[in-house]
Amino acid sequence: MVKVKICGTTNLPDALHAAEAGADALGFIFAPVSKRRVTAQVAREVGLSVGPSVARVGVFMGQPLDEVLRTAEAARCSAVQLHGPLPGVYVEAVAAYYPVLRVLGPEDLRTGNVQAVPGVTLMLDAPQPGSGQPLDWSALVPHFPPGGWLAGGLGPENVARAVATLRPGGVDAVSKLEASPGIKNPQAVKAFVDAVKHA
Ligand SMILES: O=C(O)c1ccccc1N[C@@H]1O[C@H](COP(=O)(O)O)[C@@H](O)[C@H]1O
Repeated sequence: MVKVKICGTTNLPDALHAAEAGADALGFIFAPVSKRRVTAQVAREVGLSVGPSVARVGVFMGQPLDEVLRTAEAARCSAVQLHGPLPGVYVEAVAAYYPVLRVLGPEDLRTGNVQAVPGVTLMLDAPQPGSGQPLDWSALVPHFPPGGWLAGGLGPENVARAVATLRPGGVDAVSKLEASPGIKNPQAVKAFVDAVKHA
């Protein structure tokens, strides 16, 4: 079954609704550039409210290793998502403590700039994460990593086709599930989860 992560979660009602809709994971964004950024305290309070069956993924971009580990611990994250160019030892250090979603772009796949690391799952995303830009799924078919996750411009209208094309281990979305930045559209969230679970 394809896992579903609802990212950019900022508040309790959205978290509870996503969990009730069947989401497998919630994403809490700590990247400074994000308009959906939350504090570790908010992420902890909201994330723990949905119970242990829903993964709590801390999303980081361009932050020092000690900040990632301190924030993930304070927020009680159960997994960590890492964006941006990073040394392998940085990713391996985080993977020593948390399951890691390591975000790559299509170019990384084409150049073969991908190392398999225990505890690290690859996720393909657009160059501008959180911008609603879909990837060219057909072009990814030859290189898509088995069990890899897919993000980038996914929503209720297109996720079934993306799943059929790439058979990802999981999918992740934010922009097309929002009423406004950081605030979810509950109908879109439910439709997205249903489209994946019934794909
Ligand atoms: O959403 C953001 O603001 C964000 C900022 C910095 C790093 C990651 C961010 N979100 C990630 O973007 C993709 C999906 O984006 P979209 O559905 O195309 O809008 C997902 O991996 C989020 O975790």
